Amino acid sequence: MSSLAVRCRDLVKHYGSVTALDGLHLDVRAGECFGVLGPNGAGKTTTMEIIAGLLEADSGEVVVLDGLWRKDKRLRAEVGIALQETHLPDHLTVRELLRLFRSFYRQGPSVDSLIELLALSDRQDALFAHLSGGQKQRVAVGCALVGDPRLLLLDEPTAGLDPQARHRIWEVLERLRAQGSTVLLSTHYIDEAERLCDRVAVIDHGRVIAEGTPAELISSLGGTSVVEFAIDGEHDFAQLPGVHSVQRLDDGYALTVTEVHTAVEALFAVAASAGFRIGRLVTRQATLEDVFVTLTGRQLRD
Ligand SMILES: Nc1ncnc2c1ncn2[C@@H]1O[C@H](COP(=O)(O)OP(=O)(O)OP(=O)(O)O)[C@@H](O)[C@H]1O
Repeated sequence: MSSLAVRCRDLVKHYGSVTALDGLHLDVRAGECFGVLGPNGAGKTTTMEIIAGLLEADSGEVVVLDGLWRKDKRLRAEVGIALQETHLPDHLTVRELLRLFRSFYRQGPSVDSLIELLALSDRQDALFAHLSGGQKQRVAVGCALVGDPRLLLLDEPTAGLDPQARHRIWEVLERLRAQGSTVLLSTHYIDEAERLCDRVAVIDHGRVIAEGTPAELISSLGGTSVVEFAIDGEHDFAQLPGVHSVQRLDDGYALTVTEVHTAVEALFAVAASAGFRIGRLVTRQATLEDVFVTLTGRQLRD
């Protein structure tokens, strides 16, 4: 097997007049957790469904685990898939569901070990209908793992979940990552991509606009800190020492800077000489959100 688990080239997909994918390239290496990060409508689900073999691209090439979907049906047993919404029989318990799905495969983890991995021991005898959204999503991930897949595809695995439920899913994914599993997940959560993914492709309007490790993407901003402040009116802050980029906010600006103290000192000096007042001021670490805003001029999350 090559070191690539997924290779997509020039994927194009239209839905009527809507261009969902516009020449998308993606390389997922074996053993990594790769994130497709983008805002609503960027083309994440379309990408995942094409890679999962559930949807056909208008043009372009997809190679999964060295095979071509249409030519090698055996590949389907080697890929575990959990899409955004999983409809499972409501009247089966967690254990029964996992046992049923596990019975479709010759090899794979035991139901007990899956229940343990998913941290569902105390809910194993509960009906699927009686689970919380986060517990249902963990069962869906478990059903994707029953055949011990060489590639796990997860489309927005924590969309719509509360923070605690998201963290439970993250714990499962961190354990899979530690085992060296190959995971491709889509998300519109910055913190999810930063925390879980070895590498990330930032997509917008059906194209990859940046790719790299979260640290590489953030350092591509030039500075790794952000100074945000409120002021009245417009001013030019691009020339302040150590400022790499300037974002306009509703009530002020966000400056990406190398050294917070140098930038803040210079900012107050400019304010004093130009006679404007600085309101709310916060400093923070730069995130993938800043990368997205710098590249597109828009927020990742509307
Ligand atoms: N079945 C469909 N028919 C028509 N348009 C579609 C269909 N599925 C997706 N689209 C459109 O294609 C574009 C990409 O959609 P897609 O669902 O792939 O994006 P996404 O990044 O997964 O968004 P979200 O985060 O909201 O799920 C969007 O403009 C969407 O409205």
